Amino acid sequence: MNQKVYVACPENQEIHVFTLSTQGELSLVQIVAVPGQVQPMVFSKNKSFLYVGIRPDFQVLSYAIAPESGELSFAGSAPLLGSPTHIAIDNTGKYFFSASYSFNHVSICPISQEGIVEAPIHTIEGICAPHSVNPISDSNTILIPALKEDKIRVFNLANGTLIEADTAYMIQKGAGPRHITFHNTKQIGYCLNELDSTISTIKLPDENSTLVDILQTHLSVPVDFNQTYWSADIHITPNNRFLYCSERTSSLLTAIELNSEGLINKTIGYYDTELQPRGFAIDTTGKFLICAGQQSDKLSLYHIDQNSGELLHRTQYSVGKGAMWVLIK
Ligand SMILES: O=C1O[C@H](COP(=O)(O)O)[C@@H](O)[C@H](O)[C@H]1O
Repeated sequence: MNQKVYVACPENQEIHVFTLSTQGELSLVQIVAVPGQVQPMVFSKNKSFLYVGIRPDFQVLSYAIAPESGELSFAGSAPLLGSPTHIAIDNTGKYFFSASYSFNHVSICPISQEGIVEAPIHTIEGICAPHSVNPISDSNTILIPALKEDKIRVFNLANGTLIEADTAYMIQKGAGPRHITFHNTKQIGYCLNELDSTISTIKLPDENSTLVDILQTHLSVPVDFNQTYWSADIHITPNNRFLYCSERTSSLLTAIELNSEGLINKTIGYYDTELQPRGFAIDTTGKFLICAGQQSDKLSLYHIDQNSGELLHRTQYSVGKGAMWVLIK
């Protein structure tokens, strides 16, 4: 069956919905007018809802996803206490999180039995520039990169609130930890650091050990990079072989090879992409990568070479203004 692709376009307050064929072709199926600048998006656990954060009237909107067409229909809204920078749901699918970079907090909202996100029940204050919320699979542990603290703070979800652990990942000074992607079978994560464009490979805490450790630090841009580092997004392929990340000043995507232990082996290559690639996504088969240009108002679709991990540019598509978040299901 065709996959569905959702692209948030804040400047014209739209979500563009596409189908993605098995051959890697996008077809526009719907443009949804949103009552605000739509930024972060996340699926519900069973992927029957799309949740989106909007501003300047800070809210989370819940959209039901039509099973066949993937079209969205508005299902509910709830207020948020600050600008939603990144949103996530917990492993049970019962709680929704919103990290607010500018308001230095993370809010926790219940999700109703009908699948609608409700108003916050707790807000964890005093996290300096939290850039994302990252629940570890099969665990109550949640990692929150605090960009201006150069730390990844570790929390445990208990009774709908977040309790901070004793440990945190200390990232090198000035790195600016931002987004994390997780290995799908090993207790390893990869944190992209916005302000020095490195990736920190991190050991995740598990039932055997609460220890947090940084295993590797890898520069994700060329060594002779002489611009301002402004990294944005990072994703892993479903087969755990390749990692991709984006840098906005140079409008670059980087492909990285992982070894069988989940450690970074080498950089495969750098690829010019859409202007200011703030968000991209890899499809569920691991064959395609779709990158949004925040300044180009276009999407670029790449085929991922299954042997080498190289990106082969296939097609460019027009999309709404300020395109910055891409989700595929
Ligand atoms: O990517 C970035 O994100 C932060 C916070 O984003 P916002 O969408 O919540 O405002 C932003 O302030 C920063 O300049 C930018 O690099």
